[in-house]
Amino acid sequence: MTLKINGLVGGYSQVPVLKNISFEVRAGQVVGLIGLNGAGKSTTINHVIGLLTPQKGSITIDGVTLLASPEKYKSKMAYIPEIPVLYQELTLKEHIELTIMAYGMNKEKAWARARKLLKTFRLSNKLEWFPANFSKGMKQKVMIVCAFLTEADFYVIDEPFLGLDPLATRDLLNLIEKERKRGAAILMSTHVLSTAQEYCNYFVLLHQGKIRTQGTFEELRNSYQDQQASLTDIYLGLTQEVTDDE
Ligand SMILES: Nc1ncnc2c1ncn2[C@@H]1O[C@H](COP(=O)(O)OP(=O)(O)OP(=O)(O)O)[C@@H](O)[C@H]1O
Repeated sequence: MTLKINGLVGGYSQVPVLKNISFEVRAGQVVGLIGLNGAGKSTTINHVIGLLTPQKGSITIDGVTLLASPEKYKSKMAYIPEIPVLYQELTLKEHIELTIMAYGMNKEKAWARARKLLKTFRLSNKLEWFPANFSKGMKQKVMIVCAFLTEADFYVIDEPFLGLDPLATRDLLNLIEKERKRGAAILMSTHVLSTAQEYCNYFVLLHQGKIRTQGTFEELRNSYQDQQASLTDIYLGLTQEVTDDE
């Protein structure tokens, strides 16, 4: 699976938020989308999942655009939004059943996988409950269970750590690593740079709708000319340079 974003100009109105964004996410890669508040991370993700249409440039998954083949484009993808989206009138069990139906999965295999995920995220005894009334972290866990249930080729994860307790954060990171090793591609936006440094193997640093730099951690360190620098140091240094130039 390869996501290719090429020369993307886009946003919510005629005035673009994203200005000529190009990067790729390949099988076996966790790509960290990093940037300050308002840098354009969620806007990029909204374009990737098809909520927004490019004004210029293209987004393809294995060579296919959303417009050319919506089913092919979307069937490869599982998305975890920053703010959990749950159905008021459905129980946790029904959310899982809906996901199984939507992705056309084998029920037995999918439920076996769901049970494991529910156990990992300590939700096994909540199947008959209504997630709309769960705490923020528990709602986030439901989104994680439903997304990872699908064994997607491509995961899009928007700021997943907000509201998760340390146990759930660890379990999610283990899951991401396991899926990456299985060959999935993962695009993840986050402000938790220490975690990103450890778990992502490629970084796209966004600033004011533009890509400030991209590469592996080693490549970022080399171009920053500081072998001891952390991702936070590099990011703050680069955004500071841009702000100073203005
Ligand atoms: N629905 C919207 N309509 C119009 N403009 C929007 C909308 N959502 C975001 N924007 C604008 O797009 C720009 C980028 O916002 P975006 O949400 O992509 O940032 P972000 O990097 O995800 O920030 P954060 O870290 O705060 O989540 C901001 O200037 C924001 O005001």
